[in-house]
Amino acid sequence: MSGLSVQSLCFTYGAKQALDGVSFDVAPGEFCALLGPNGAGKSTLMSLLTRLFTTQQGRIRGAGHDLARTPRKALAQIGVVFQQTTLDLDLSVYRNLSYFAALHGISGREAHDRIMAALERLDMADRAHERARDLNGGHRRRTEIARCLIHRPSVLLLDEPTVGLDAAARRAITDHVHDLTSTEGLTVLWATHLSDEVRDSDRLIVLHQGRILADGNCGALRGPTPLPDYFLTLTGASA
Ligand SMILES: Nc1ncnc2c1ncn2[C@@H]1O[C@H](COP(=O)(O)OP(=O)(O)OP(=O)(O)O)[C@@H](O)[C@H]1O
Repeated sequence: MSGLSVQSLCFTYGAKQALDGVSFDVAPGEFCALLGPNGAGKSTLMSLLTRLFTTQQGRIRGAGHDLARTPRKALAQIGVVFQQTTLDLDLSVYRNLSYFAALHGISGREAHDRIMAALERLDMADRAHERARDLNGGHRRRTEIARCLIHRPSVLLLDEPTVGLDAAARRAITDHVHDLTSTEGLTVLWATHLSDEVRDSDRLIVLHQGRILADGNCGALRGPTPLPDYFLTLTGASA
């Protein structure tokens, strides 16, 4: 299938088991929130999905391509926003995106058109020539999301993309990314430890201590229980 497919993924750091038999599929156009407390294994999973780490056990397919067997094809279909910002703060928004476009072999008019379309998509076109250092945290994040659209991936991976942002910026970014699933059909895996970023209509996967504790429609899973309470009860944490 296209979208994202993870089968029986296990990963250890020495004796520490960070992921223990993780399996799930995200359908094309689906927004899937991967909700887990600190240490759940979210970043480890993201590192495997982006091939920063090599899979020890299990299988990953991105847009139908096996990440271990055909990594270039799989990675060409994947856009990533890492937890830590990876913008060059001394370059303008536009230059950050054009550098990324060049890395993907996209140049000239084609690069310009894609950059402006991506910036417009994130309501960032009027800031194209501002220096990244001069942007607030929310606008830096939007720039990174625009950048990961340049090579036209079908799957977006976002690892706690709202860390350190205020409530309004977090809302703007979650709205933008939800919009990308409904209007562009992008498949999204959104890792977070913040339950208020998850909507009832989202697919929800709860990860804890390297294992999936729940997987399904968020509203159906939580029922009448507020999501923070459902999440805390499931993970055995105290408020
Ligand atoms: N390099 C490492 N060496 C040893 N253990 C590690 C290493 N990196 C992560 N771990 C452990 O693996 C487990 C999963 O960590 P991971 O960073 O993937 O969780 P996370 O859900 O992303 O947490 P956070 O929300 O704090 O970023 C944790 O118990 C963590 O302590």
